[in-house]
Order: sequence, then structure tokens, then C-alpha cells
Amino acid sequence: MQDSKKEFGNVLIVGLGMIGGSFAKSLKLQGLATLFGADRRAGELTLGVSTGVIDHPAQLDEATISNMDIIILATPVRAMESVLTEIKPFIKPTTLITDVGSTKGSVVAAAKKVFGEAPANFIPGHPIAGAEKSGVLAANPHLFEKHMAIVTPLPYSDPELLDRLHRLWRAVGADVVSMDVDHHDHVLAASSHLPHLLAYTLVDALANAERSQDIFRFAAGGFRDFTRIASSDPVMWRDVFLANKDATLATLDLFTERLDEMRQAIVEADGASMYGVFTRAKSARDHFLRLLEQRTLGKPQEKAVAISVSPASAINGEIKLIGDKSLSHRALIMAALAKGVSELSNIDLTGDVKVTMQALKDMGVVIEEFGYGAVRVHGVGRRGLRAPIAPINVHNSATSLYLLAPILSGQTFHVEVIGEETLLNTPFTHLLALMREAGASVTSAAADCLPFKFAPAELTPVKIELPGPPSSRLMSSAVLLSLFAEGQSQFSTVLHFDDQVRALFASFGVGIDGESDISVSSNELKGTALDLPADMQQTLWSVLLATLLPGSSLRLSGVSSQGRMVKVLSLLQGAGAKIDWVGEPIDVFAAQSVQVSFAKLSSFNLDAVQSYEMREFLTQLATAAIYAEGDSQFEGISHLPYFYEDRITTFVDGVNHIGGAVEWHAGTLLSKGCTPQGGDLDSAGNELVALAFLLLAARCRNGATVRDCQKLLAQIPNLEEIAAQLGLKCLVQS
Ligand SMILES: NC(=O)c1ccc[n+]([C@@H]2O[C@H](COP(=O)([O-])OP(=O)(O)OC[C@H]3O[C@@H](n4cnc5c(N)ncnc54)[C@H](O)[C@@H]3O)[C@@H](O)[C@H]2O)c1
Ligand SMILES: O=C(O)C(=O)C[C@]1(C(=O)O)C=C[C@H](O)C=C1
Repeated sequence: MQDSKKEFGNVLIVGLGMIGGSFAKSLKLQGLATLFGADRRAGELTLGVSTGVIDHPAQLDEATISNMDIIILATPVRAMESVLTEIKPFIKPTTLITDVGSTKGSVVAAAKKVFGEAPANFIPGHPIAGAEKSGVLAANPHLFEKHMAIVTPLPYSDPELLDRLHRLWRAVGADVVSMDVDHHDHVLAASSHLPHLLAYTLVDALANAERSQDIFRFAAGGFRDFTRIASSDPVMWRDVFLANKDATLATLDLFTERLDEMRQAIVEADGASMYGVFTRAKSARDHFLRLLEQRTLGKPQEKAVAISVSPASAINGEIKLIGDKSLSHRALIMAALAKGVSELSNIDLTGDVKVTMQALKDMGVVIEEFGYGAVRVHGVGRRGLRAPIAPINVHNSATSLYLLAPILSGQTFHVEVIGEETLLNTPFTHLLALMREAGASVTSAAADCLPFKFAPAELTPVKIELPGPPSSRLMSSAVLLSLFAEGQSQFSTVLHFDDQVRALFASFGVGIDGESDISVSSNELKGTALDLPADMQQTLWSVLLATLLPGSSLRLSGVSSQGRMVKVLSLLQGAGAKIDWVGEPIDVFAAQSVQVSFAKLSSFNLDAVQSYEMREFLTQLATAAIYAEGDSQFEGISHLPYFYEDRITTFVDGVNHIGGAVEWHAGTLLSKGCTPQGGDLDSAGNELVALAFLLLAARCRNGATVRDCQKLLAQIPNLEEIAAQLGLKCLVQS
């Protein structure tokens, strides 16, 4: 009867319908077992044999049962007790008995009733895959692939048989997870049972309604999508609701309450409440779908993208660049924590900012997007965020982590933060130390790396010195943390607080007093309207293009005349750049226009303090130095965090590869003015190196191709468009 070479030996399916048939067909097609089928409908067994789903029809008698290695119960759940009673006298203790039923508590109860105590070889299971079809003709051998199978082992389940059950599910393509029986029934009541109840009830209610003929005649996509599952097998679903009564009632009550609220919103024409529910639900569903896509398709591979730049002549015109990325992150967060509505314009919603925005949406913040760079954020107040349904994923965005972590530590719910790629191996020691100083309850994986788990905690004001010269992200973390500690927090730093960030916080009502001894008070935030100033990297890039390309004349509007922007432009002015501020400064960011034209730059030097201040601009400034007359020198780079040095060494290798003349000695960059020939530049996937290389390429004798620009394009998706607007020929090649 048995082919000993087959991994799972003799397998009997009791209830050869859609699920049992799918299981049998998958094992049979792979040659992993000899398949037996038993069903109270003889016709299903005949079909099972003729369609190649099973090898042999079988009876639940001693000859069959005592010969099986695995028995899978795949009948409706309420039939399982009678099947177990029938097979009990013949079961060998070494035979694995499992099931696929949609409820687990009732199946365990049935086993206890039949056996006194569920035996060690009885281990329940449940595939989270299915269809609205039934019967063996609906068997699909691929049904379980890349879907989850839940196993609910009992305390005394046989470990070897549990291992066999795991292997069995993996063999049909499922990912196996273990769960407690009660938890399973509550989760499935909400995720599967309630939707079936709603679909059946909706169709039935409408079928009996007045005008039912027309309702069905004119029902299109929405009705069809929503009610597909009302075509499922009625016996199976009657059994599910009889078997999982309490958990279903609990989730039904919650839903009924929310449906009543929605009804009330319609009665009162309360558009804001409806909009809130709809956007939160959309965001939650989109989030699920992304997770599901990742499960079924795996993570998409990032494709290497190159950008070739033809030698450019002059760039001319007038341009308003999208808002600064770092301000965009902060503006969204502040608007979410404020009370009332904020209107944000010229906000950059691409790249990492999307990560921050998604996290806020996942925690219930309604963010309406209109057109290019304009959003309306419905603030929920400092402690009004809601627990997300899944961990917050900051992907590869350290900025999102620095800004979200302090606000999560001040919430009233538990939440986990996960990340991806390089972020997973990065220790966030200073950030964690800062939060713990305020009494935050945050635990991390080894070595202060992600994932982080936050629990509610009462935060207290801190009085500390921020370590080293702190990053501007850490300074913002400190301010955000202070908003959740009742009282006044004080930080001293060796650096001045960035003026633009200070202006942004102030416009939401956060007073940051002092230059390097900073005090922040926790108070309520109020929504506001903000027009963000142009992105600093993109502004510097455009200014340098116009400076380096003879015949250029460019006007940039909406450039902040505060903080680092002014400093970097002053530095270039000092080297001979023709940069003029035009008009009066407006708004909280003191935005103005900037007029730039070609200039012959003279060499310029940065001491260690300036290198620190200009650290984000070093690769672009080094490019300017390459085309300046004479030797320029940037000192103290090796004192910066390692990734700044990595950027510079990648930059130096690339420049020299295409005929430039830069040297790198003991943490100092030396550039001898020259015009490189051009060729291939490898940015090693770093977006700031890539941006500098595009600048370098524009003035090379023969142009150049910059490799590995995918991260740059993720940060500035409309780069080709900006270049075209300026008259620069950039071609993106994927
Ligand atoms: N349909 C789904 O999407 C889905 C998904 C996961 C799990 N499940 C579970 O799988 C099981 C089977 O569902 P299905 O969709 O395959 O249903 P189905 O109707 O296609 O198959 C059930 C089979 O069991 C047989 N049967 C009923 N009582 C029996 C008895 N006492 N003895 C022998 N055979 C009997 C029926 O004749 C039928 O062929 C159910 O417990 C269900 O809860 C279903
Ligand atoms: O896709 C469908 O048609 C299903 O109904 C599958 C579904 C579900 O609700 O997700 C149905 C019952 C289960 O026990 C598991 C899966």
C-alpha cells in the first residue's frame, strides 16, 4: 500500500473538498505521499481519482486508518467530532492527526470530548488561504503557496509530529506560524469570520429589498468585490459561526458601534469624521497590501540607475525649488502633533519624507494631499496618536527614526519600530541615551540597534549636555522629547541651533530659547500655515551650476536667508561667486530670491570648524574647489562621523578616475584646480556624492556618466525635469 520512498508516506484526507483536495493535489503532484481520500459523498472520491487528486478512495475503517502516517481532517468544523469518534479505535500513536478547520477552539474541544484529553499526536492547523468555491473540482495545488498556515500546538503535542506538520505545510508552499488556540479564534473572528458575515448579510438584505432586481442589475465592481465571499459554502460558514460564537460576537459588537458612529456622521453631515475614517482606513489597507506584496513577491530589487550628463553650456532662467527635506519631515510631525489644521505648501513628499508621512498616517493622522507639495494635516494633539496596527517601519530613513522616536516614547500605547538595510546595523546610542534620560521606556535589540520597542512612560524634563557636536537630527529629537515632559527641559550643545528649524518649531508654538544653552517648554502646539523654503542641497547645486557654467544667469526664489544656507552662499561669495540676495526677506524663514551668474572662483579653504558646519555640503563644495583657480584645502574631515569620510573618499576616487587632481591626506582634502576630461563616475550609491558628480560632469571636457544614482533619484524623483528646466542635458538610464 505504501511507497516507502515518499517523504510523507500514506496520507489520508477526510473531507475531499476544496481545501482537502488542494492539499492532496499538491502533495501528489510533487510525489511526496500516497494519497487516500474519504468523504461522505462518494461522488467526490470518484472525481478525486479521475482528476488525479488522490490515488485511492478509502473508508474510515481499521485497514485504512491503522495504515496511515498522516490523517488530515478537512470537513466542515462541526463534522470533525464524528470523524474523530469513528477513527479513534484504529489510530496508531505514531500517526499525525491534524486538521484545516477555520476555528480551533471547537476542534480542540471536540478532540477532548472524544479522547478525554487531546492526544499528543493530534495537532490542529489552519491554512490562511482559500476561495469562495467548494468541492474537489475546485482543488488548486498552488492554493497555499506564499500564504500562511497557522499551527496551534497543544502543551503536550509530540515535538517530532509537530516538526512533521511544519514540514508538511512547507511542502505545499505555506509559511508556518504557531499560535495559541484562543488567540487564533479572536484574530480570525475579526479578519475572516466578520467579513463573511457582513457579505452574506448584505447580499441577503439587498436580495429581499424593494428594487432588488435593479440593485443586482446595476451592481458593479464595488458590490462584486465586497460580496465575492458570500458565494462561499453555507455549511462551512454556518459551522464556523456556531463554533466561534464568543469571539465573533465581540468583534461584531465593536463593528456595530463603529457603524452606528458612521450612521450618525451621515445624519449630521459630518464630513470631517467621515473623511477621517476613510483616510485612516485607506492608509491601513494600503499598508497591509504593501506587507502582503512583500510576503508574496519578496522585496523588490533596487535597479542600478546611471545618469549621463552632456558637457553643458550656460544655464538660464528662473526656478522655485521644492522645499527642504529636513524641514518637510519636521513640518509634518509638528502639524500632526498640533491641535487643529495645518496647511503646508512647497513640502517635499518624496524619498524619506514619505516614510515619516506614512508612519503618521499609520498612527491615525489624516493628511490630505493636493497637487504638488501641498498638504493639509489634521493635527491630533501631542498625545492623540493611535496605536498602529503593525510595527512602524522607518525603512532606511534615519531622519524619520530620530524624529519619530521621541514622540513615540511620549504616547500611551506600545509600539515597535523596525527598519531596513544599513539602518539595521547602525547603533543609535545617543538617541537612546537621550530618551532614557527623560525616563522613556524603550528597549532595543543588541548594541542599540533597531528594532526598538516603546512602552508608555511618564517623561520628565531633562537637563543635559548633548554629546559631541550633536547632529541637527539629535537636537530636534531633544526638542520633540521636551514636548512630552511636563516642565522645562534644558540642553547645552557646542553648536548653535539651526535657525530654519527653530523658526519652524516656533511657528507651531514651541519656544526654543538660547543659542547653545537651549531651553524648551512642553506646551500645546497649534496648527499653522507654512510655505517651506527651497531645499538647501538643490539650491546649492543650482547655484553652483550657474556659477561654474560660463554665460549662466539664474534666479532662484523662495531661498531662506537664514542659518546654513546663508553661510554656505557667503563662503562661495568669498571665493568670488556672483550671488546676490534680491528683495526683502518674507515669512518665518526669511525667504528671498537669489540671483546667480557665472564667476571664476578663486581657491578657498575650510578649517575643521567650517568643515563641521558645512559637513552636508562638503562634496558639492569640493566640486566647486576643483574648478577654482589654485589649491583649496578642507581640513578636519576625519573628525566627522565615518560616513562623511566615506563620502569624501568615494568622491576623491571618482574625480581622479576622470582626470581630476584631488588628494586625500590625514583627514584633509586638497584640490588643485583643473578641468577633468570626463568618463565614468561611480557614486557607490551615495546620493550626495552622485549630486556632486552631476555637477562635476556638467563642466568636464567630455561630460560624464554617473553610476549608481538610484538613491539620488529616490530623493529627487524630478531631477531630470529640474535639469531640463535649467537647460542641462541629463539622461537617466536604467
Ligand atoms: N474554504 C475556505 O476558504 C477555507 C479556508 C481555510 C480553511 N477552511 C476549512 O477547511 C474545511 C473544508 O472546507 P472546504 O472549503 O474544503 O469545504 P468543501 O465543502 O469544499 O469540502 C468539505 C468536504 O467535507 C465533506 N464532509 C462533510 N462532512 C463529512 C463527514 N462527516 N465525513 C466525511 N466527509 C465529510 C463534504 O462532503 C465535502 O466534500 C473547513 O473546516 C473549513 O473551515 C476553508
Ligand atoms: O479567500 C477566500 O475566499 C477566503 O474566504 C479565505 C479565508 C479567509 O477568510 O481569508 C476563509 C476562511 C479561512 O478559514 C481562511 C481563509
